[in-house]
Amino acid sequence: MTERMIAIIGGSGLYEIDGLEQVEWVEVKTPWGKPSDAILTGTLQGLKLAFLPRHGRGHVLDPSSVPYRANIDALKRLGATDVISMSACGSFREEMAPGDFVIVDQFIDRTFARDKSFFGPGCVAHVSLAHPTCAALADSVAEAADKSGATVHRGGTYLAMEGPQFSTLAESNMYRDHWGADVIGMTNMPEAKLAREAELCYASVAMVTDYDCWHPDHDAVEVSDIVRTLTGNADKARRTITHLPALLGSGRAPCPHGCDRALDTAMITAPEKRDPAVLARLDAVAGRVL
Ligand SMILES: CSC[C@H]1O[C@H](OP(=O)(O)O)[C@H](O)[C@@H]1O
Ligand SMILES: Nc1ncnc2[nH]cnc12
Repeated sequence: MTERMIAIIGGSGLYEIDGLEQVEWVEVKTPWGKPSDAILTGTLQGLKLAFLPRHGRGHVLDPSSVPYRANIDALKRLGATDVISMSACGSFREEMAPGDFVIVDQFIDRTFARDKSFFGPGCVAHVSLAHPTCAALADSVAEAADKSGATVHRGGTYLAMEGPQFSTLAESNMYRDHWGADVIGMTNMPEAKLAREAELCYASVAMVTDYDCWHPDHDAVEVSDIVRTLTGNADKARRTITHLPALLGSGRAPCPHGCDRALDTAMITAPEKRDPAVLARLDAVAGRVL
């Protein structure tokens, strides 16, 4: 058993959490630049926890400017073993209503203006993303969300768009009718990809704020509507977090799905051809296999 540390990445409306003991905001330096903000660390009922506001406190970063690599590196560097994203999203399904939580298990990545990998020239790796979230972590998160009083949908496909503008009606209809997406947001990619490369278990709670623009009985989404729903969602998110220690425990066995060993079969650059400068940047993320 190793010690577990849960990292929560808080999205729109979730900029801090309470109830932690031994609290400290920590500035973490990474080879990928500065994370979105300082990271709140502490313990919750004996479980080590870190919290990072994805857009920074006060929501200063747009989805394309979030330093995804620095964020994941910083969390890994602090000792995180599991990452839980809590994000606002639009819904493509009548039954996934504003206020509901969707425990995402698949993604369609339509983002194009972001750095998507820690690897590249000098050290190439290809991890599997067939199952981009950790089913074991997601089970516990779903149970915690259920206990928070939220209506929880287990499983769903999250369409990650570049933004910052919301979708056109044609895009919304295409994602919903032809691509099989259930919810839409702007941030879970490349975050989930990077978490896998960093061998971190990743689960995502997509908290529905709106019906995007496809729904004939609802107006097209506006930020003011989202913000109204966000407050209630953030309260349920905070309650969800308080149920995690009892469900997850402070010790951690190897991940049954292999998230913590994702790089075992991924490295392809011959050891003698690896660039030492590139390897130095990978110390936290891939130090286990380098
Ligand atoms: C404030 S609406 C659009 C914004 O909200 C979501 O952010 P996050 O995923 O960090 O909660 C969505 O992805 C957009 O970035
Ligand atoms: N409809 C929507 N599209 C993209 N991101 C969102 N975040 C919240 N609602 C959204």
